Amino acid sequence: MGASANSNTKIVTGSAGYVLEDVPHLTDYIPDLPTYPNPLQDNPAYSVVKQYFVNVDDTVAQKIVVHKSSPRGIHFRRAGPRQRVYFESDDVHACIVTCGGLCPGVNTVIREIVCGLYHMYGVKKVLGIDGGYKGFYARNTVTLTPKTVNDIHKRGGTILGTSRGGHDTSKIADSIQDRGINQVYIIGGDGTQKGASVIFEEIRRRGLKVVVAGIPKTIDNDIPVIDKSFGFDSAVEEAQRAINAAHVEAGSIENGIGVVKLMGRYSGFIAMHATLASRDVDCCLIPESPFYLEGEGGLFEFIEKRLRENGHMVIVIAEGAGQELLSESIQSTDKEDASGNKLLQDVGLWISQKIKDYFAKQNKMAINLKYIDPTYMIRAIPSNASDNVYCTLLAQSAVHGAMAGYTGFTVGPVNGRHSYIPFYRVNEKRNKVVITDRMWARLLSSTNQPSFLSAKDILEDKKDEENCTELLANDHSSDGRLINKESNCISHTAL
Ligand SMILES: Nc1ncnc2c1ncn2[C@@H]1O[C@H](COP(=O)(O)OP(=O)(O)OP(=O)(O)O)[C@@H](O)[C@H]1O
Ligand SMILES: O=P(O)(O)OC[C@H]1O[C@](O)(CO)[C@@H](O)[C@@H]1O
Ligand SMILES: [Mg+2]
Repeated sequence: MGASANSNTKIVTGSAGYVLEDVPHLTDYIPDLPTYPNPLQDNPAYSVVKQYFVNVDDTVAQKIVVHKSSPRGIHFRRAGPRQRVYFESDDVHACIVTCGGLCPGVNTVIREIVCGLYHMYGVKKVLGIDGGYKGFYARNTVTLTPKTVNDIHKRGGTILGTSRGGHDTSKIADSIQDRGINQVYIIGGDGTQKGASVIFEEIRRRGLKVVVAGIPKTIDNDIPVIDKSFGFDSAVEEAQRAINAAHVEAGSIENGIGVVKLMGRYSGFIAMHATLASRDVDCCLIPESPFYLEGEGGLFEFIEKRLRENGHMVIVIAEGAGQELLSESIQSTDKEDASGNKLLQDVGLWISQKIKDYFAKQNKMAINLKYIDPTYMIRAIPSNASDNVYCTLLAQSAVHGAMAGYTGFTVGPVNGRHSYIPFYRVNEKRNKVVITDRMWARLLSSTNQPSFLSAKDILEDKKDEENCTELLANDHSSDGRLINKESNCISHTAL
């Protein structure tokens, strides 16, 4: 197992520092493939649309805030239907697989891939792979039709089942080849996209006319480059219910403290956005912002102050926050799940106990703490209306890209425009909350919690940020791959 670096990056440069980081195409390794007119041109729903087909040269800028003299920077190929396609409808044999943890909207993406293939391109053969990557070689498949997927967007989870681990590249490629599959749609998070990249490399090595398209799924919103991942809004909305409950509980009793644990293994986006949306949260703790408990400027001091001022408070904590503190006080187990992700200790339980112990020992005030853990509840729901629309665009963009012969790509919005992004771009790092960014400052000014940063920390973080902002300058590495220094520090002010 292990994602290999994409060896054949396609970089196109233009004047004024324009750079296109293109995605692979079937014709890169299978020359002289025939093309066909896009069946959409005869579709009554689309024939009235002025300029329905995307211009072949359309690209989307990664950086939209630019200065007079700055280079134009990296661009990605714009997603959407092309005038010519590389598959005849009757020849397409597509499959869909879902991997990793659940996320609101997975069923909507499945539905819209199936319906998009059927209704836009007249494709009738779509298979569902049961139970994630291992399903390719260890399970039966399910036939998917618009009828069988008609209502699935109203349900949480994934009708195909999912799993962690079990990525055996050659067995998966054998299964694709043996079944005669020629379009593979892979829905999943960072691990899944790495797996998709390796499958694509193997398919290309075998010279198969098979397209591999990734649809990024992660409730943690930790996939880089794209504006935001689907299901994130739904999860943040659902988290409000838990925060409301914590607030009601805490507010109804003397010195009430509500602690809510939310998902976010390495990235605290759900906690940050749920806090900002709610305005009932007094303190939000995320993995990117280390905190400490005791002494001046510490969490205990803040809790005490808030209880004296308001009589109650709500703390939101992301599951990956404070893990370093936890491993100091509880023996770390270093256990991993089947995909190799570290299994985290329950920080919500731990911090609740620590707070209780502190107030009991100090004998300062009697507190009433209620711990709410809605982690799985926020990701097991169906997607909300706006996520449903977003999922539809993602699915349709993936289908258009596959029909047009693009492969080895992840689809997603970049500055609001759906784009085809090469796998290596989404696999090279993880999207994180930048705590010296304006969004985190907004949160701090809304909660008035301590930043837990020393002056030295702030200086160091600012320096990192400055390095990042210089960056409109892009370099090429010795292997010809473009390095965008800026993308080492993705921030999500735009979110
Ligand atoms: N580096 C890798 N190379 C190949 N396959 C991988 C790699 N990392 C993970 N996978 C496979 O991808 C699948 C999903 O990975 P993982 O369980 O980490 O979830 P994920 O896609 O990151 O989703 P999430 O983190 O949002 O739950 C698993 O089947 C795993 O074996
Ligand atoms: O318990 P599971 O299914 O492995 O999933 C838990 C993990 O999944 C995630 O939601 C990512 O999908 C993380 O936030 C969380 O740690
Ligand atoms: Mg992951």
